[in-house]
Amino acid sequence: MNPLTVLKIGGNVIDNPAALTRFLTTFSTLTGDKLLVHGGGKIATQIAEKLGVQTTMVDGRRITDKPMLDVVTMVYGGLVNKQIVGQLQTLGTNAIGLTGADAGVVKANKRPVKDIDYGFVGDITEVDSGRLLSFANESLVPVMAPLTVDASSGTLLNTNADTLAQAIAVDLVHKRDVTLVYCFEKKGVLANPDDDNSVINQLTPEVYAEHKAAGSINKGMIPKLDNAFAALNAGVARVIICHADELAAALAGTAGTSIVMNNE
Ligand SMILES: Nc1ncnc2c1ncn2[C@@H]1O[C@H](COP(=O)(O)OP(=O)(O)O)[C@@H](O)[C@H]1O
Ligand SMILES: CC(=O)N[C@@H](CCC(=O)OP(=O)(O)O)C(=O)O
Repeated sequence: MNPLTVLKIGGNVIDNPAALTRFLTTFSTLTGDKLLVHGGGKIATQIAEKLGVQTTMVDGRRITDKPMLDVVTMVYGGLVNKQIVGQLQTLGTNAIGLTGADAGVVKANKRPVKDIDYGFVGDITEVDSGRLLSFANESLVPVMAPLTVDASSGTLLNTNADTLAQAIAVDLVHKRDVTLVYCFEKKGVLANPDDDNSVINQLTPEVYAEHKAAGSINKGMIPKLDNAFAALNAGVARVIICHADELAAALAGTAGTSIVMNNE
């Protein structure tokens, strides 16, 4: 099967214009079919504050009431997505910016209210990876904002970008040899979150469980790793977590953390 790389870039890098440009410059040099999913949670929080909309996060997920849905639609679907697409165009990559609603590529259901009402947060039900590949076949590089659509009502929904990248990668596994890369502002999954050089080269489920129990893997890294292992279990060939500045080295196997089922 032909290879395809799904990359996700996180909010702390997007919030740093120089770091984002460095990442997009490397991204644009990657050969083969590729797709970029972006976050932008940090910018959404900043702009919400300017607009007087309060941010509440529960387990790393944003409570998205109607005013917040308007903010994230503007920030993810507009500001962040179009700035990335614009930069990629100047770097020689013919990018096309999409939300899940565009060409109906990612559909979701509004998360049911149990203990917590997340509001307009979407749980993905369907990815049209065939359509995403049709863009690749036209030499277009999809750049996905973390917004999905409720197919029955047409309402946009807010979906975590790590989860979106995982769901797209998983839907592609029967068509492509898929690599999933989570890029962020640390050198990988760290054994000691205060020591930037304590990168775990290969992370197994056992080592993950130990670090989680000890508290050395915490906060946003927990949903990221749950997504990473879910992707691997569903047939994604390779899952990597790395610094946005070390993308090329991580793909060559000399930087970052490889998520594995057993130590190789
Ligand atoms: N063991 C760990 N190694 C690296 N990062 C960790 C670890 N434990 C917790 N983190 C935190 O996880 C964060 C990444 O998750 P998140 O904020 O969701 O990333 P993103 O910006 O990619 O969406 C890092 O900024 C870091 O603060
Ligand atoms: C439902 C939910 O939490 N959605 C996320 C989507 C953005 C995101 O995931 O951005 P980062 O990757 O930069 O964290 C949010 O609004 O924060």
